[in-house]
Amino acid sequence: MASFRFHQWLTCEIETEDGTIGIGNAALAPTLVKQAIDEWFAPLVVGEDPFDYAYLWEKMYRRSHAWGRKGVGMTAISAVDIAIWDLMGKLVDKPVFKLLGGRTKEKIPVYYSKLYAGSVESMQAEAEEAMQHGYTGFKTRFGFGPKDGMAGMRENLKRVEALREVIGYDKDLMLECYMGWNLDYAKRMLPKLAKYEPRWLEEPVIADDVAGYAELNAMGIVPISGGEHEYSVIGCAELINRRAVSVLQYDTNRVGGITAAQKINAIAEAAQIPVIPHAGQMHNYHLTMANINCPMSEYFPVFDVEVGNELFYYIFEGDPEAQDGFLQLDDDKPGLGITISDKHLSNFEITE
Ligand SMILES: O=C(O)C(=O)C[C@@H](O)CO
Ligand SMILES: [Mg+2]
Repeated sequence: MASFRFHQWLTCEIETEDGTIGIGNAALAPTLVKQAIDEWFAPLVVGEDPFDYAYLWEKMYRRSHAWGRKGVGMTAISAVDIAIWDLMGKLVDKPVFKLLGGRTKEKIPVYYSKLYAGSVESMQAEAEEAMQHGYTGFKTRFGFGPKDGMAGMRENLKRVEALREVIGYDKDLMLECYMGWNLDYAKRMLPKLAKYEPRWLEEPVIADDVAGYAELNAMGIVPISGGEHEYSVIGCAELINRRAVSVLQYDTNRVGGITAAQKINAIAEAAQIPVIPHAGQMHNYHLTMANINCPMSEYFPVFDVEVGNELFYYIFEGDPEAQDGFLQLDDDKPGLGITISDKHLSNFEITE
């Protein structure tokens, strides 16, 4: 996998005759997704009733099925569907989570998600700093994989051990591979990682290797998580039914929007597989709030733009900041509760 960067974002607006505007978004391949929406999906939904959202989802899904079931097509459907749900919330003056299942948590527990691979000292310092903010879960990224051989394995293990030295063993430590390993390497690493009691090992293999996921998860050494690069209800149902993951992590702005995510939540709950959506962003927080089977949220701390996960904070206003390891949603903010910010517009090259 090349280096990980998200430095573009798509926003999608749907306006009703009375001037109410619903806002959707997508982070994957924004320029391609924009073209798909402008040329293919917008004409399918303009003039329709947003409250017919299940029909509209199926219409977009079936009219693009030949090319859009995964990747750019489903990401475009996700952005449009999120805008529809934001719109519906605004039209009935309710937050989206109140349309899904309501408040299942007094506040949402979050895990700190950054700790990109760097020097042992820098990662320990970052973890120390994060600890001061009350987080009880921490996700780190591996920096070494199959091409780095045994020496790379040692470097990976050294950093996991160093983080455990800082956070101890009473807090969750999640390990992120971002599809950078393969089945052979992951099978060799799992027994070496076990003693550090990871909460999960994330995306150890490429998204298409569902058999590999299932084999690693069946080893029962470390819970395997994934799903942020899976698309549609049926795509996620396969991960669930094949027990390919112990934690499902779809991203609502990829998997098919809120309409698809809520159906997936029901299937995951029936299988008793927890759902912890990828990305600390509003479209995911509402699903976590509304579902008992979503125990916590990922949280990208607010930082200067580096990798791009944090870009959301510079595009939108309204995303809650974590306090002492929790975040809160507002019962009185209709829709998703975010607006497009004009604070940083000059830093962006806008394509309408
Ligand atoms: O946050 C995650 O789970 C991601 O996969 C995105 C990126 O941070 C790479 O780790
Ligand atoms: Mg991930």
